[in-house]
Amino acid sequence: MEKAIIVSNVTKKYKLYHGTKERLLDLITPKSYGDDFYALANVNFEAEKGDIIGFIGTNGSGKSTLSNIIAGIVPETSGSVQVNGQSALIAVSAGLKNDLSGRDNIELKLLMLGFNKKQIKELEPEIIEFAELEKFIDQPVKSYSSGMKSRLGFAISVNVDPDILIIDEALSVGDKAFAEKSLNKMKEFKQKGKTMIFVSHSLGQMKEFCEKILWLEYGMVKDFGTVEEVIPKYEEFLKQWKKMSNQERKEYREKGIERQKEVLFQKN
Ligand SMILES: Nc1ncnc2c1ncn2[C@@H]1O[C@H](COP(=O)(O)OP(=O)(O)OP(=O)(O)O)[C@@H](O)[C@H]1O
Repeated sequence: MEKAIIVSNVTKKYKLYHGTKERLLDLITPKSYGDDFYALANVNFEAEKGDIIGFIGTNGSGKSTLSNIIAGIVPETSGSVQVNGQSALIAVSAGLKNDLSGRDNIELKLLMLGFNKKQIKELEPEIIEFAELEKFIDQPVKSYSSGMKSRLGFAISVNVDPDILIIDEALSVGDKAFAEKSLNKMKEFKQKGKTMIFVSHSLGQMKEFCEKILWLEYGMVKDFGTVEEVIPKYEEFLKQWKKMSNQERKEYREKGIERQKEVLFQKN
């Protein structure tokens, strides 16, 4: 099988500062200020060409960070990501420039993807039509609702016909009719054998659409397998999590962070 994505030992570290002073001191002095925070810790995972993989996990588990790294929007701190093909990320407002109009954003994104002027002029009407932005297309994106931004992002990304499509919560905003139209477009991509990554909190959408699931927890891979294998385990976990008291949740979190430290320590 041909590999579409190979993520090897990927770690993403953010610095958390207590205020601007600490941030500045960290920049201008040799001493290190602020706390290290690991959004991803030594993540390994591979997607075959044509795989449709859902990323699941509770809030802050690292789903968006990983999808942004695969899409090339955010750099990894260490490890490597190999992507065979052109990827496009659809997230609410991902990569959109707020001060530019919808039309200028389309042109900019296409230019950055290497399309020429003629190709851009050809694609533009299709994108505008798909986005259903009509008279708003020449207004600055900062005046758009989150649904409008998401529609624009989705319309650009699906119309550039990427080899790898990464969809981050794009279907959770906007109206039902648009979500349905988008899902149909994704099914079309599925039939064409494209590789897709789907980030969503909706397990219903995951079950309907994905074949494999990557479950992230505290920035680590908790499980990776077929939908049938992983979703029931995750549903069971959510049931337990809901039953936990605040103290139990705190202990669970502390154990998770402890595990994360072990994983990072093993690596280094
Ligand atoms: N730029 C940043 N600076 C500092 N911390 C960040 C940054 N971006 C993300 N994080 C942190 O990294 C962790 C993982 O975030 P991420 O958005 O990847 O999670 P997620 O699983 O997509 O969450 P959600 O389901 O809530 O969207 C979170 O704790 C988040 O606060």
